[in-house]
Amino acid sequence: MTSLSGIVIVLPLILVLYRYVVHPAFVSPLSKIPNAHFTVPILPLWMWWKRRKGTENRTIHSLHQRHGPVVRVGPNELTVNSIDGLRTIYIGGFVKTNWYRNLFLNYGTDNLVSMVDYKSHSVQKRMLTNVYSKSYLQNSPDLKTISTTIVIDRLLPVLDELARTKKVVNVLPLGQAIGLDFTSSYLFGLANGSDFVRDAKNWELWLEKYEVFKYQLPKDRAWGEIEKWCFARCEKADGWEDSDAEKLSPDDGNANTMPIVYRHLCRNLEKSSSQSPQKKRLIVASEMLDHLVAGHETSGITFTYFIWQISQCPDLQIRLREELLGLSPQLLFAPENGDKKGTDQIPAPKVIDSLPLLDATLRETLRLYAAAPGPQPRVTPFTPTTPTSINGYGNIPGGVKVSSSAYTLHRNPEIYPNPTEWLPERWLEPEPGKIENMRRSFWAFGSGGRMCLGSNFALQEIKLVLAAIYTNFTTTIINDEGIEQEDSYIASPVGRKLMIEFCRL
Ligand code: HEM
Repeated sequence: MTSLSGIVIVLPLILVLYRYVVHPAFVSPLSKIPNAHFTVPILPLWMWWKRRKGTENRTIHSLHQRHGPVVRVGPNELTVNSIDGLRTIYIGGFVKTNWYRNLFLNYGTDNLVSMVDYKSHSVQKRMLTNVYSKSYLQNSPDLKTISTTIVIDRLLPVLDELARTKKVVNVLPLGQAIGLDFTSSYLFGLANGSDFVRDAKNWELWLEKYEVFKYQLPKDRAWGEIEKWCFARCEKADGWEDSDAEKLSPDDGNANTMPIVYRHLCRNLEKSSSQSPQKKRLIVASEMLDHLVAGHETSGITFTYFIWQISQCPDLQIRLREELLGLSPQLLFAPENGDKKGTDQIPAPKVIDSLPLLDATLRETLRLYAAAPGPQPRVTPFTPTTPTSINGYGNIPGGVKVSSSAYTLHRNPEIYPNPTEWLPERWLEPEPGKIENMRRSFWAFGSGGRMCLGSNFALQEIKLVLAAIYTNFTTTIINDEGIEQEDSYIASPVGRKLMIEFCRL
């Protein structure tokens, strides 16, 4: 009797010990992978603590420097940073973790960023890919009108006024306003989009609300001010009739454009989805808000670090201007030509896109200051016949969390020599045989089926804006206190500011 009750107590203990200590630490295929810390095979606390302290990106980077391309950071979690890893995980289409759904759901409804399920995601992404493709964006008359209005009619006069009055400006919120004005106008039509570039006061109020929204859980922010703001714009865009297209006259100074993305998604949902009309409205609204959120902060961060770096290199500003003056038409701002309206004031996006120095400086900014530098988590699939293998570590079971991060990929010294230095030249004159791997490791927009939907849109917008700025102005840093980047998923400057003086050329 005594020995039987002994067995009843000891056997489960042995099984628990084997399941939670011996197997993960010594038997599992993951036990062959270097550990971040001696506790990680049995406890997830070590990495959890780094995340809580806000040092996740830097910790992961130093782990890879010490242990190589694959490191175990929890009983069931790996960090992977290599071209092989990107191919396997992201091109291989491993699904997202629930982390995305827990953070990015809008109106209690899924969108492209939050979706975990592979099939629903690819159906919805296909509905939008066309209007975000490079060729569509480069040839869209609507986007041309939007670009001319925002850059020529709004931004350049604002900057000119700042330059004339020698007023210093914080370029982070200004860059975010540019991002939101561009994105909202493309989603909902110019008349329904925001005009925060010219309305700094209301922009400040919007950003205050957004700072709250950003840290709330989806259930707490549902139908709060930001969600209502976006929904109101959806309702306005709903009023768009096809016959309105005939009334578009970009040359009369009151340009409007079609609600391109809104209309496109509504139509595609009408054709292919059996959901109720109310549900479809929520799907569209959730998707629109997703683009607004994804587009404005990232663009603002990119503008800020570009301006910060190039402001420290007056020679580079001169070289960039020389390149920009070769554009036709030139983006020269001439307030005396205030009556000159129309979309013939900006060069073709394709031509701006092919400027080598502008491209190299922007790419280098996105490398060293990726706006979304943190881990992008995915889960290994349950495929017993072909278990996952990454960088020589085989038999990785299904259900393991695996992530890569731009922060680390972009700091690999074998691929980007002197990785912590901002060197646009590396893209212009790459070391022989290096450019392929530099491009493959460039991960500012992710890769594979979940790659950024708006990457072409963002690049087209940012290049045009920078071209317009550096054709007409030089920039000087007045105060860059707190410019170091946060250690977070979307990483703004810690001090949330970069104070710049614009000077007319
Ligand atoms: C500099 C600007 C931008 C940067 C650095 C950026 C970066 C990223 C990154 C890294 C991802 C991948 C996340 C992952 O793998 O899980 C992503 C996804 C996404 N981005 Fe962007 N983004 C930018 C601008 C935009 C803009 C302007 C839009 C829309 C207008 C946009 C819409 C999206 C969407 C919808 C996704 C989710 C795609 C999917 O899961 O299929 N982004 N972005």
